[in-house]
Amino acid sequence: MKGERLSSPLRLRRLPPRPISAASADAAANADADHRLVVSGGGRLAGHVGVSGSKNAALAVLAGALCCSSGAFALRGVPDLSDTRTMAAVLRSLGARVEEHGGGEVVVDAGAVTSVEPDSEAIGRIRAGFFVLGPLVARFGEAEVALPGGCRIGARPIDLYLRGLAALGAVVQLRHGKVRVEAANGKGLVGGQFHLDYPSVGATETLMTAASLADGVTILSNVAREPEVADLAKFLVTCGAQIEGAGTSTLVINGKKRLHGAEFTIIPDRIEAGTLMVAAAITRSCISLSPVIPGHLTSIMDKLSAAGCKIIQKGRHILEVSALSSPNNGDLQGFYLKTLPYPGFPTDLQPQFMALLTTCSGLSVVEESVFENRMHHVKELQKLGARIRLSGSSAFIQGKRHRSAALSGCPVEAADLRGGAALVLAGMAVEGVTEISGVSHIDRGYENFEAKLLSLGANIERKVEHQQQLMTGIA
Ligand SMILES: CC(=O)N[C@H]1[C@@H](OP(=O)(O)OP(=O)(O)OC[C@H]2O[C@@H](n3ccc(=O)[nH]c3=O)[C@H](O)[C@@H]2O)O[C@H](CO)[C@@H](O)[C@@H]1O
Ligand SMILES: C=C(OP(=O)(O)O)C(=O)O
Repeated sequence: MKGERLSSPLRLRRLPPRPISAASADAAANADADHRLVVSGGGRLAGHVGVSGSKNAALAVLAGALCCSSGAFALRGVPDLSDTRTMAAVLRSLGARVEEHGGGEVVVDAGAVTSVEPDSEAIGRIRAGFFVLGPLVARFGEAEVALPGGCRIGARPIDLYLRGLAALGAVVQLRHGKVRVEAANGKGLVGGQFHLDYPSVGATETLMTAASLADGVTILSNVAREPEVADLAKFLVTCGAQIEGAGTSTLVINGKKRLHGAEFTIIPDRIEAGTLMVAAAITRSCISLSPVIPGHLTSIMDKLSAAGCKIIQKGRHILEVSALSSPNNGDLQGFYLKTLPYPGFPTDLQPQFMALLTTCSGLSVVEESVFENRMHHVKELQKLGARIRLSGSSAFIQGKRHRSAALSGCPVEAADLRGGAALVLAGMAVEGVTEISGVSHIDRGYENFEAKLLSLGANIERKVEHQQQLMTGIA
């Protein structure tokens, strides 16, 4: 086998998975607890807020770190989220060393990997766990990975991952709910060509890492152009990979025999930044935020500006968002929004923008084109008094004036991560108290969410029911 050998007899796909770490056990316990966010709406926000490192870039880089067979290295800007802790558990279950040093620094040593079969329970909790398939099969010539979890926002198939790996010389089998992939030549993956029918983020990331260790040149076309994909490419190049075309729709990858680890800083989270920008808009406030990469936020700034918000770049990585007064008859105007792959409007901000549109004047239309079932928040926004008509993947929103008496707080339930964030934002805009359950979804992707909103002046508390305890800010 050309692929790196796991030290015999520890070809661990036959060994039981390693136990999940204490940290991830805590995270699991946390997820089981009944956390609620209690938001008292109607107030304004002010001040400056910090943006964490990108969840989706961090998850892809943590998976990509499995390509690196030499020594320990530090990743910076890794947000402390239940998803990143779960990904750390996935890596540990393979034998990698992962140390969370605080302040966003995570030290990874994937040199000691002893298994090609990650813990299935951890894989099933997040979408990005499946991304380890690429590095594992490329490095060891085989891998067996359970089907992934993540937000329930559509069927989320994995056909592109599997067809792409087959184009690199892998044989793929699906059995007992797991995907087993082996290099057909019994050695390792070989360079090849693959056209993605749809520019899938995860499939692009998985195939890019696999191709980085394949024998020869790989050309991937119609790939995802998301900044998180480009960040993963930047990380792999720092580790010795040869990748051209990151950020464009074609990647040309010249595979290397080995990659070495390297220090790397994750980009700021454009989805968290967008969520905080909506927080300013929906409460008709003025806030600033940093660090951001303004170029990643173009479609978001365009929509907020069209609504009547004023956005000023105050420094290279600082934005100020103001909705204190609007040129459009004094209030924000509704608009048409369609989610698309980058550089189009991100699906991960669709629910938050829908919450905003319920407070804007006029009729707005939101078309979700990326995922076929990402409208769970509509029913909950309707409970708050929003007038939304759903037709397939399109929502027609009859806007209301901000602080209209018709929008009022009540208990609502988050069914997924961004839908949950949308309910928090809506709760900040409506009169009265909104109690949001299903908070474990929000904790998957927002670092210190309520602490950040509190620091801006929001009235928000975390209630942990079964501990009979009311906590404010971060738990
Ligand atoms: C961990 C992570 O990075 N998650 C992000 C990633 O998810 P994820 O990588 O899962 O999203 P994809 O880009 O793959 O999905 C987009 C569309 O492609 C389809 N598809 C995907 C793969 C496949 O093999 N076949 C197929 O048909 C999906 O069903 C979906 O309709 O990108 C999404 C789109 O920006 C974001 O919402 C998620 O936050
Ligand atoms: C859909 C999301 O995440 P995941 O792909 O991890 O489910 C998200 O971040 O909004």
